[in-house]
Amino acid sequence: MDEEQRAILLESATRFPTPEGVKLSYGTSGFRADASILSSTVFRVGILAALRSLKTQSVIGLMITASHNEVSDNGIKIADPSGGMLTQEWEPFADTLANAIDAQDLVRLIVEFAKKENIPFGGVHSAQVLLGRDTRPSGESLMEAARQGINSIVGAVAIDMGVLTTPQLHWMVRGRNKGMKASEPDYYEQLSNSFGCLMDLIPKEMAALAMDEKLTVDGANGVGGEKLEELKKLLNGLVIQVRNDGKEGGVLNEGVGADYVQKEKVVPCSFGPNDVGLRCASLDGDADRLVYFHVLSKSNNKIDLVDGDKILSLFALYIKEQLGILTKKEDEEVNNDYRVRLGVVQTAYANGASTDYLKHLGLEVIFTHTGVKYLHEKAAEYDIGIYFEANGHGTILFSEHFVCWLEAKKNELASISTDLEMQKAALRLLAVSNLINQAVGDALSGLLLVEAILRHMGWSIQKWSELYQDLPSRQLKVKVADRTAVITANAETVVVKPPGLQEAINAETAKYPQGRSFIRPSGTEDVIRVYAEASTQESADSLAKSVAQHVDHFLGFGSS
Ligand SMILES: CC(=O)N[C@H]1[C@@H](OP(=O)(O)O)O[C@H](CO)[C@@H](O)[C@@H]1O
Ligand SMILES: [Mg+2]
Repeated sequence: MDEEQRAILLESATRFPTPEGVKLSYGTSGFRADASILSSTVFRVGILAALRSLKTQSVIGLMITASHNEVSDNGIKIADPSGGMLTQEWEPFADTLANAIDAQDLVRLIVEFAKKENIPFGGVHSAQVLLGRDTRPSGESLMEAARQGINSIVGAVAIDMGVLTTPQLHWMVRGRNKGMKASEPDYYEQLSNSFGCLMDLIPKEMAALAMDEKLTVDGANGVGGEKLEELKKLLNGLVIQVRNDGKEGGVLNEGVGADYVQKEKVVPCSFGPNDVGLRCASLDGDADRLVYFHVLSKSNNKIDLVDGDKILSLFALYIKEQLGILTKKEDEEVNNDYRVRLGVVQTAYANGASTDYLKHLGLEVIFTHTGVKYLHEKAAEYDIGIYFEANGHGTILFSEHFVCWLEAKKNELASISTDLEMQKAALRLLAVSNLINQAVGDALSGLLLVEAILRHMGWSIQKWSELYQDLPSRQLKVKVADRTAVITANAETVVVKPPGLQEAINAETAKYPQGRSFIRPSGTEDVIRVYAEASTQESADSLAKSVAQHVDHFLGFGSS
């Protein structure tokens, strides 16, 4: 690093001192904390993003959001050149940078890291970082901190894309690196066009059914609502009403949004008894999660939740059906020697009934650690990899090889085969690969795919919900002295440390029919999460409670 670069870094870093006594870590989904203590972290992540761009010689993304957290929080995460999450190899360095004690320490760490990673300084190569933020009031000043971080690396350019959903930013990073058109209008155009394709390919008998065209969406008082207002103008055959769009004074994520709806299983604000029977969906604060629901009765606020597991099941069913048509053996004219690898990825939080359902469909179901970075990585190993967390974050990945095969197949079918059904199946799968965000889980593209598939199947939300019945479940959080004391194995389903705790969980679980319970330290909050499932809600509640008591006994503040 030359003297000029060093001087710029030292000078700018001095403007962003770290707050006293704060230690942050790049968790399941970047850094998150109360917004008031984040500017130095965001500034430093700006530097890191510029370094990542120099290293990869590609466009990198930086998103300022704290997703479903309360409005006073904020956060920051990096999108890698593929549009996916920052490579896990760089996470420890992100932690080290964020926690450097002062400007000198910071510069020393950067020099060390750049040497190890062979990162060229001095403006020989240029770096480009796309910046996006959600609607949080703290976003604007944090954006400025990120910009200053990026600009303190010579040759790095920050491009402010303004207010975006998280998946829009990831989509843009992926698109730019592939040399595609990747502006916000391009995003809306691609989604609405591929949705239009799928709608045009709906079987005639289904298209003739009188289906409810209206979808009512809870925008979590965040960015998703306003972006959906844009998108819906371009859609035919679907009428979207957005509530909780943040314009009527509602607070971001307060009593609204996908996280609230999924965890509490009650209607969000501004939904109620008059909505019985309506098909409703809920986005989270940065629109990368999606759940559906319908209001059950006029007399209370309970809902029937259609969560990420059921969205996954709907997608899996549809994809499997289309693949079945496309690769059926009867058509002699068409060469069918390619075995398409379809994989479904879940975490331990997936409802057991969903896993049973998917396995009964004959699908390969794989489990990974919690956090989309793990699910995404696994799904990318397949020709088509479908992943979802129960909370509604997920997407469908199509390998490049498979998309090429599909294109070729479509052309082959158009020229030699008279089988219209096979042609349509190829066209549908191609449309899905264009509709569903290939970079990261995206509530807006997921919502359009759900809508198209429901129409294809001729299903109401009630019919969809009846695919299988969720096992009753309960999630609890336990505050402990040190959550890192818990070490797990087998995709987080077994506690290895502290010794004895897993045996205690096993003994509790054995008391309940269809009982299942596990614990793990959260990567986004300072808690241990407890999950329990059993044949009745009372049993699930009671199992969760007794496991939480064991956690408290082994790890609580009294135990250290
Ligand atoms: C049980 C649960 O919902 N955990 C969430 C939550 O992670 P934790 O590590 O459990 O705090 O936030 C992550 C980021 O949004 C999300 O990927 C994950 O699924
Ligand atoms: Mg989110």
